[in-house]
Amino acid sequence: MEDTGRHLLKFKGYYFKRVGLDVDFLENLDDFEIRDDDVFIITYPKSGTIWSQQLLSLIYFEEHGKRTENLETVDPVPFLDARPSHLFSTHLPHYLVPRGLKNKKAKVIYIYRNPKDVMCLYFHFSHKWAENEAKTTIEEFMELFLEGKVTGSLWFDHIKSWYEHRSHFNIHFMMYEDMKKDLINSVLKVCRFLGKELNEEVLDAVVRQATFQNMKYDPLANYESILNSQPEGKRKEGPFLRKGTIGDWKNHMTVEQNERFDKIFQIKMKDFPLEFIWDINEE
Ligand SMILES: Nc1ncnc2c1ncn2[C@@H]1O[C@H](COP(=O)(O)O)[C@@H](OP(=O)(O)O)[C@H]1O
Ligand SMILES: CCc1ccc(OS(=O)(=O)O)cc1
Repeated sequence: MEDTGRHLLKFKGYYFKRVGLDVDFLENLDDFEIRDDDVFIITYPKSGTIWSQQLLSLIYFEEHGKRTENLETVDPVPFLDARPSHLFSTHLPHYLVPRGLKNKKAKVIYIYRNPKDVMCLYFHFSHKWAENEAKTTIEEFMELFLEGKVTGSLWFDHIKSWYEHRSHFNIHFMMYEDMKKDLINSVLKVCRFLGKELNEEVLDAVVRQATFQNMKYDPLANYESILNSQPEGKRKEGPFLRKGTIGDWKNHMTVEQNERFDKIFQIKMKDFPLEFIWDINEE
């Protein structure tokens, strides 16, 4: 366990956020019992975690849509910790997840998003939540991001190693931008993967309740209580869900930063077969 400053801890080569980290739990994670009906959402931070948690909750629990209980969106699909249910989400790299996931019966859904948007919204989030490494400028944050000195470590390693080890898992890859462009189709694909059949009415309700407009104004989908509980002065105003668009990086990165990013991307992602959507107008 390497101490890497105020907000991060490095464990087995991977950066975790320090706050709330249970090192004993991590030490024993490999043995965590996996059941056949378990479903894991895997994301690199800022790639659509809360959105997929919302979708999974709506697909599995009708009550979540009705909001008869005052549950936060993350509650039915909690970050991997204890076992309250069979749905989990985590940012872990493939080599740290419980080995039972390799039984290929439990299901893994990997959500990814173009890394320029990930980087820019990570920068914004770092100012919204005080437990992050925050930097004043995108330029400075880009250094951290490209060195992988953030929770989640290096984006390139995360997606590449999950993809390269896909044959070890029962895994479905889903792109944030595809969800944005055609949510119904993405939900249908996920349901097929999960072996869930939703009738038309339920499908419509799931999609309606997972839209950005619906979630943005829902305090329970915005970590409002956590964000509001931060000490005065630490909090940048605004909901957790910010813009939810594709290509916002163009409003943040300079031409030089973009060129530098592209060069690194081309080297790191050479021969990587998954495509990315960088702009809302791309097909
Ligand atoms: N229903 C939805 N539709 C589109 N984007 C959504 C969404 N729910 C969450 N997101 C976006 O996912 C990002 C957060 O990712 P994560 O949950 O992995 O931290 C935020 O991006 P923005 O900052 O671009 O708004 C948030 O708006
Ligand atoms: C504000 C609460 C919150 C939500 C998600 C977090 O994790 S991560 O940035 O996705 O790693 C941290 C804090």
